[in-house]
Amino acid sequence: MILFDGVTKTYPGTSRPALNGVTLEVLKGEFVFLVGASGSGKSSFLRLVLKEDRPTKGKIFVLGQDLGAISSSKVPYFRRSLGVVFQDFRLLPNKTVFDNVAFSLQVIGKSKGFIQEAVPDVLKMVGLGGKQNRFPHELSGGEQQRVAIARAVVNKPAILLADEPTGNLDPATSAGIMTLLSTINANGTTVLMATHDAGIVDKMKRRVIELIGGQIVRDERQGGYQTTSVPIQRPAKPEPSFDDLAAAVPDPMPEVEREREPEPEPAPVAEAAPASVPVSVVPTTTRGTVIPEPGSGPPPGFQWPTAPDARPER
Ligand SMILES: Nc1ncnc2c1ncn2[C@@H]1O[C@H](COP(=O)(O)OP(=O)(O)OP(=O)(O)O)[C@@H](O)[C@H]1O
Repeated sequence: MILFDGVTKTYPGTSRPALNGVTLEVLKGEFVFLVGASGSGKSSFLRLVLKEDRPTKGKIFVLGQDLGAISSSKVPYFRRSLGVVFQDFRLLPNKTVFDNVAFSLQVIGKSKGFIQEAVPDVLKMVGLGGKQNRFPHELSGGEQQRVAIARAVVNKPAILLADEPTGNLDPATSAGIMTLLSTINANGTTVLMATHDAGIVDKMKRRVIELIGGQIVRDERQGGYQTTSVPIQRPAKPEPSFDDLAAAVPDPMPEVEREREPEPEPAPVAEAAPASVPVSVVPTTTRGTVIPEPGSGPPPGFQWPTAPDARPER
């Protein structure tokens, strides 16, 4: 459905790429969260899917089409298969709710009859059945986002791209928007959503792709928001159980001798996981502690922490 093959995007006048060697595939019907700190490349990724920008290196395929092979005159037609929602709604302030949604059908040449049927249907679906004659300023933020979603999906796109769609909304309103996006996804639309909202990501338990500095550092099924990148570099020290402690000291020693025990060698700090590490196979706890898969051995770059003095000094 969406395929990035070794994609790098470096903006003119910048030396550091916004996206760096990104390879990934999003399958039909998936709901994918794109997470990462500000500037990590999420919006750049979405812009590339939309063909608003072109990659500096690598290839992008969307709905089976090589975006590099689509001429500029065919781009509007290509975008009919995509819906887009933004944090700031981007409604036309002088048009009613109905007209905002209808406009997106008018520009692609849909008939009046089609519009008269489709718009009320989609407004009902997003929960705005009775508000089609209101103007955007007469709506709450959550309602404005529902209009924006209605506009994005009225033409039944195969893919919905959402760039921080809950960024301006309170938690309860955000939850309503996420329910709506889940319904749209359940009806067959693939959803790709960039977000900073940890609560939503943790609750939804969908695929999570995490970017750091333009590179994918995590691709996890049913993931949480919590980053694994720091634990991969410096895993948290597991809490020893009473039995572990007892087993580590088979013969109780006198207090004096125990104090003279040599300090264990400090463990070398593991390198950051290279971009090619299939971090999707590194499961994490909700606190981000990396746990190797049972029987699979530790992932590349993983170091079991051994030295108490590997902890940061206070
Ligand atoms: N048009 C542009 N020209 C130059 N640099 C850009 C441009 N757009 C983005 N960048 C740079 O590319 C990097 C990635 O930006 P991007 O907007 O993709 O990040 P993001 O993860 O979406 O951030 P946020 O969460 O704040 O929206 C940043 O360093 C940013 O400054």
